[in-house]
Amino acid sequence: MGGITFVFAGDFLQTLPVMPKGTRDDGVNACLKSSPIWNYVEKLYLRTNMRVYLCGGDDILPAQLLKIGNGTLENENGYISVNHTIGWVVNNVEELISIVYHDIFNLSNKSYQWLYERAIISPRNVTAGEINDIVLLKLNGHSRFPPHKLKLKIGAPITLLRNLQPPNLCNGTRLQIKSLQNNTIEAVILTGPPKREIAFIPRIPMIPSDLPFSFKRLQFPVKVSFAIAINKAQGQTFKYVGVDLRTECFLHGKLYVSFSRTGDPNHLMIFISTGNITKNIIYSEVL
Ligand SMILES: Nc1ncnc2c1ncn2[C@@H]1O[C@H](COP(=O)(O)OP(=O)(O)OP(=O)(O)O)[C@@H](O)[C@H]1O
Repeated sequence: MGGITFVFAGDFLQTLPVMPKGTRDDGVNACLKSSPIWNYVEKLYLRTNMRVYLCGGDDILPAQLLKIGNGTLENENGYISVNHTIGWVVNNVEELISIVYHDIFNLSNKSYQWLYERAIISPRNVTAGEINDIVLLKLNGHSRFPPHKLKLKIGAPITLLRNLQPPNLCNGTRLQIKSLQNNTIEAVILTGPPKREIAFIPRIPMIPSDLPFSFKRLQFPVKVSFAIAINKAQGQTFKYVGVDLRTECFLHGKLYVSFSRTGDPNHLMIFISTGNITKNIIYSEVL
C-alpha cells in the first residue's frame, strides 16, 4: 500500500452499504469485511457506549443493544420482544407523534434546540413521508408550493439531499425553514459545527435516479424531516426518538440502528403494529 496508513471506522452491527435492488449477498460483498484487504487490517475496539454513558445510564441498555445487534436477543423465528429496558411501546402512530413532537402547534415558540434533539425514524422513506405529512398539517400556515410537488412550511425541519456547499451544506445536513421564496429557501443549520448559521438553498437541476428514463427538473434538493429513514439516521444522535415500526425492519442492522440513536430508554418511543414483537434481521456472516 505504498506505506500509507489508512484508518477505517465502522460498526458491523449497523446497516450495510445500500445496493439498489441488491440481494443479501450484494450487501455483504460491498462490506469492508468482504474485501481482500480486511485480513491485513489491524482491529481496535471502542467498547464504551458513549451515548448511554453521557446520559448517566447503566450497563443494561448497552448490553441489550449489543444483543439486538448480534441477534442474540431473538426468539427462534427471528423476532424480538421489546420492553422498557430498550424503550417504551406506544399504542399508535398518533401517540408516537404526540410524544416526540409534544405541543408541536407551538413550534414558533420553541427553541432551536427543541427541534434539533428529536426525530421519528422509520424503515421506509414512504412511511417516513406519511408521518411528515401528518406533522406538517399540525403546523400553522399554508404550504408554499403546490402539494404534489413539495410540501414545506415555515418552522419545519428539512434535510438536504445533495452536497450543495461542503462542509456546511452536505447531503444529510438538517436545517429549519425560516422563510420561503419562489426560488430560495432561507433556513438555519441544525447540525454540526455551523449550527445556527443561516443558509440560502436554491433550486438546482435534479435527475431522478429511480426511473427507467432520465430527465432534469429544477427542484429544491430538500425533504421534510420530522421523520427520516433509518439509513439517514445512522450516525446521528438525538435526545428523543420515535421509531415507527408499522413496517418491519427488512435488512441487517436496521433495528439496531433505530434503537441506538438515543442513550436513554425513557426517551425512546416505539410503535409496532403487531404489539411488542418485531423482526430483527441479522446477517451473521458480517459480524
Ligand atoms: N469521548 C467522548 N466524549 C464525549 N462525548 C462523546 C465521546 N465519544 C462520543 N461522544 C458523544 O456520543 C455520541 C455518539 O458519538 P459518535 O456519533 O461519534 O459515535 P458512533 O460510534 O459514531 O455512533 P454510531 O455509529 O452509533 O452512530 C455523540 O453525541 C458524541 O458527541
